[in-house]
Amino acid sequence: MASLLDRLKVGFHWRGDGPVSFADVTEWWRDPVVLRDLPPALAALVPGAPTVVIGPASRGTLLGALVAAHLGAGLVELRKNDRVAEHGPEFLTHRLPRSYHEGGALLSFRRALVRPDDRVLCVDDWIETGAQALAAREMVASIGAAWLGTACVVSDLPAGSPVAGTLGLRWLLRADDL
Ligand SMILES: O=P(O)(O)OC[C@H]1O[C@H](OP(=O)(O)OP(=O)(O)O)[C@H](O)[C@@H]1O
Repeated sequence: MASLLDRLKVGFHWRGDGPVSFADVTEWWRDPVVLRDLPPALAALVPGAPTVVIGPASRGTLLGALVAAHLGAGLVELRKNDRVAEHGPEFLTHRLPRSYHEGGALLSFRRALVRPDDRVLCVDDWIETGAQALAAREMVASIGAAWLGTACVVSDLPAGSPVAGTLGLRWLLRADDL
């Protein structure tokens, strides 16, 4: 695990030339050891036996697919601004306001992909406000499926935020470690 955490730190970069910093995690996927070791490390964070992993687009979907394959579970893409979702009653949607991440987003998945007897694990690379994962949790709850928790690589939530408890959030690193 120490070696994985070290590699995550080495492959991480803050970007931006002003007062705002942006997280650049693209180098993680370029490291075959991270790609191999990250899925089992994330899967081990949250107890339970997921039948479905839900991953917010795009990096949550990328990582979620790796975790789902490791667990032998299915993957549900939590799509972002998928136009068909606005035109099909079979899609469950949740709109994040324009103030969210400088533009908002329409989150969606096809309702039938999560069943009431599913046990759902949410996977993402980074949790900042928790808004996307909270939306996923609400959407999953509306179907009646069980929410096992959220596994992320980096938590950027303020210490003591109640959102962590609501999400059942577990992480490998805090943003302050980077
Ligand atoms: O906790 P939150 O405030 O909801 O923010 C975290 C989300 O934001 C980032 O995704 P983004 O929408 O930037 O898309 P990306 O995965 O394509 O980078 C990140 O990957 C999480 O999904």
